[in-house]
Amino acid sequence: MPSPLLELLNVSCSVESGNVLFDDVNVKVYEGDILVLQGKSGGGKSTLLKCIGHLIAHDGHIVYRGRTSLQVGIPLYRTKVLYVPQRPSLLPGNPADFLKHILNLSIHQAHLKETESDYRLVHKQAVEIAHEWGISQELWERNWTQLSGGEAQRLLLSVAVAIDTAEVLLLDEPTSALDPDSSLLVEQCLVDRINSGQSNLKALIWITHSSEQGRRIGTRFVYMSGAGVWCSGALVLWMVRHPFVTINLAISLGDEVLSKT
Ligand SMILES: Nc1ncnc2c1ncn2[C@@H]1O[C@H](COP(=O)(O)OP(=O)(O)OP(=O)(O)O)[C@@H](O)[C@H]1O
Repeated sequence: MPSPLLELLNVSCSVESGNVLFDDVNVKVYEGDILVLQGKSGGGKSTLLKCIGHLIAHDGHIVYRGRTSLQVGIPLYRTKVLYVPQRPSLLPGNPADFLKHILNLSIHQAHLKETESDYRLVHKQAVEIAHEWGISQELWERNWTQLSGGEAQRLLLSVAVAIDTAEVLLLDEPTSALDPDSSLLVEQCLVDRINSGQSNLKALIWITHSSEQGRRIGTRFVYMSGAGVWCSGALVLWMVRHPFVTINLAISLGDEVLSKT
């Protein structure tokens, strides 16, 4: 059995009121996995994704290639396990500025050889990826506030894919603002990148409210009900209040759990 690329060990998170959102989450993600994260609104999916991205405080450990995120170093870890928000609603400027800003961060500078030519290469790749998804070049110079939700979503995702630092992308409803055809284009491109071996990308953790999309792309599944977390595939299972009931249910129902969401 290969070693997991990413492993969550007893990850727990509480909100400010002290309420436990999820407790003792244990999940393994292997190269080639597309882990689909589903469940009711408010069930804690985005919060779990942000914990995995080391963007909010949590208990437990996240192990990336055998080392905890703290051992890897959080800035470097965040480039390897990269959170992509649903929408870039608060970003200033335009997508081209944003890409330049990302590449100017010291964590990226350390890996770039010739800053200007690397910027041009990454920019070219981002433009090509976004173009495949139906985004014309002039939109790169348009202010984020003047882009549609679906345009902004594809531009942000194309930046995350083009910088190609991440082995795991954490995708928070990445196609929620897209029409079905555009959504399929994005899905296919990401699945191809995982399978082709031509980029650094090795796995995705993908939140979706669409059962159809989940079935199309998923290799493993996690369902967050708000009262606990059910997994299928060869994943470890747990629940906040009734661990044994949940394990038995999940083993007997497997992926059927997902078809009822
Ligand atoms: N900083 C916070 N302080 C207090 N409560 C919070 C905080 N962040 C999230 N919550 C609450 O935690 C719960 C889980 O939120 P989260 O965004 O993770 O859910 P979700 O499953 O992603 O929902 P959706 O499917 O609607 O996007 C919600 O009830 C939310 O209101």
